[in-house]
Amino acid sequence: MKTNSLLVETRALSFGFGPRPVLHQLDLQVPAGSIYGFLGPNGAGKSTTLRLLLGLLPAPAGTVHLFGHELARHRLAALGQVGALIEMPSLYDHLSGLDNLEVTRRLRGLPAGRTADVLATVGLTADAHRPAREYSLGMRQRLGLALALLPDPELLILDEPTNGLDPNGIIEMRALLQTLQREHGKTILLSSHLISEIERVATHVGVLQQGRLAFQGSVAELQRRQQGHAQVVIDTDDAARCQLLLPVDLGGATVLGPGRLGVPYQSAEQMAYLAQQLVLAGQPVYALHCQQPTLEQAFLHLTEPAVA
Ligand SMILES: Nc1ncnc2c1ncn2[C@@H]1O[C@H](COP(=O)(O)OP(=O)(O)OP(=O)(O)O)[C@@H](O)[C@H]1O
Repeated sequence: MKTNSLLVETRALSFGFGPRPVLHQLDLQVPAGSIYGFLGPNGAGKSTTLRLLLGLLPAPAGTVHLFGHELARHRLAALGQVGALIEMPSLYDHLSGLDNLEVTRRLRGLPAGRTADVLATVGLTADAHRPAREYSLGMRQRLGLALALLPDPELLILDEPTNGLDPNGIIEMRALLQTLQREHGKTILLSSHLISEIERVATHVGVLQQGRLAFQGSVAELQRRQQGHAQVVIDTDDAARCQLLLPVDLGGATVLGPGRLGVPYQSAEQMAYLAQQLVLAGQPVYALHCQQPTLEQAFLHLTEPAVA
């Protein structure tokens, strides 16, 4: 497979529940080998999109291609290499983790060795013989992932896989996703409403805002896009006083704390001029640096409701 090929590609994908539009003209592009973080606030339409990709909702407007196959016309070919975890996995609580997997493996006619393989992959070998009802939420999610991995799909589609997990469970899931991408060569499309969960694992990001793609690209591109929002942070004695002293053409200063002032970054010369002006006015400058917005700020900026 070409390294730059797209495993998921939608064109002008639009969808509504009844008369209510939910998704507008989405052009999603998930590159092979990526961990694509599909981000958006609650209700933005992430789950709806993922369901459409799996053919679980009535046919939408626009097209969905998976592995180059159009879903509406070649459903089996399109979905043949896709594993998914969309809601809480439906498990047989009275059966062990191993037997839960065995039921599905036999139904699908998969080789006997797959069960042990996927149990090892998701780190459940030691708990394989315990009934699923004794599993923690994190273990249930990992067992759900093991079920999705049984046929060894190339692409995993996961809807909020860390939802409801405790911090340990989140760390384990994050590590597992990275292992699946790096060591098993999987491409992973996962949704989340939390940038903090995505930023450590994702290589690519799509940001959905009220059913529209507000951004799509690599994580590095998202950060670059936000450089216009960098600010100069100045540590001084009396930030409120300094705010009044600074010439307005330096950009509106904001008081970040009693001794900390923020000014929208313009240039290196502006930074030098800021320091000079404060010192000339008799104010101490203990530190002055340019602060790039965090990915979290970038995400919040993209998902702020538009001001009418
Ligand atoms: N079966 C349905 N019938 C009618 N409206 C629905 C249905 N499912 C979802 N919606 C609506 O579609 C919109 C998008 O929902 P969706 O679940 O896709 O959002 P989301 O981004 O996944 O958010 P969340 O993280 O809260 O699940 C919401 O306004 C939701 O109320």
